[in-house]
Amino acid sequence: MSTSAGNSLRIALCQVRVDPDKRVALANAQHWVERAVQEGAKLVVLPECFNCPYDTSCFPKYAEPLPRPGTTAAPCDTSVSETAGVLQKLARAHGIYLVGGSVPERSPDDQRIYNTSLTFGPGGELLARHRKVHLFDVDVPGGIRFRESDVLSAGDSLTSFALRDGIDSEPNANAGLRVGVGICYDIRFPEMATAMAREPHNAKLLIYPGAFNMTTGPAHWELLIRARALDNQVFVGACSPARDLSATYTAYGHSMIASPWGEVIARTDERESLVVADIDLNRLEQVRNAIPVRKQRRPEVYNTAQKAAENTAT
Ligand SMILES: NC(=O)CC(=O)C(=O)O
Repeated sequence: MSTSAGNSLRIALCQVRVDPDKRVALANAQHWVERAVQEGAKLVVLPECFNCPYDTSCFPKYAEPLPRPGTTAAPCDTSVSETAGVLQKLARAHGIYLVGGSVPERSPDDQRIYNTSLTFGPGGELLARHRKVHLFDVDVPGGIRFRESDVLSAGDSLTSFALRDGIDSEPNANAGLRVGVGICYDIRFPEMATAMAREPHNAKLLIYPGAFNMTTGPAHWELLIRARALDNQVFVGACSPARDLSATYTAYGHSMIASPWGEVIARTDERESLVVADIDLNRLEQVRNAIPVRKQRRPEVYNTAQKAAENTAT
């Protein structure tokens, strides 16, 4: 099965159940990544907090020191980070790009805890590390109250990586395709997605491991995914854990992939499952040519500080 042929790339979101036993959760993630590989996926995604319950009381207990990009052409030290070792082995064994959801990270530098996503490439190289930039601190009356900042620190940079040539020794038609990574609440910040979709990142696919809940999921999950895809004319894939009614935080599920036209091209329900789609970059170019908003922007009008100064002067 040709899966990175022409201008198309097969991606899979693994909507896995998160077991409170980290070893079981890792083994389950492995099982679903292998199923995605059997479906021909070249870029595979896990959800937010796939090795740990999404619960602030668990983050310090589950946190691991994680490697930094540029430091792990060599095998990850599994005695330091079991999770990084599992992700790296999977990416290398199957020659895939693996966006390893997110996991609690304890920084060896300052002992702070972050909500962090690691991406490994087909050779097992660590391509990217994204620390959740916007922490999920909300209080919706009658709905959900959550304060990540009670235990987590926020990241302070954007993250993207580029696909390389030579997956499975086939020439990779998508070499150079840039993929931006955000985590869950990050999707609510349109400026962040737009920054990833513009130079110098120029990402054409945005991936969000995420875990919306039973209040915000039905209200906003699909809307945000489609909006970020449409307003930036990019593909967006958002990968949730499967719903688990016995967990302290109930994830909404409904992982999905939206196209640059703003339509959902693949989705699932709340159960443990895979979402697979072929990302067609010709389609992206068609949409951008048909409705060229990226070229028609008028930032000089939107610059409110400058405008206010001009209006005050006249
Ligand atoms: N869990 C999150 O980070 C975000 C979320 O659930 C929401 O924005 O809603």
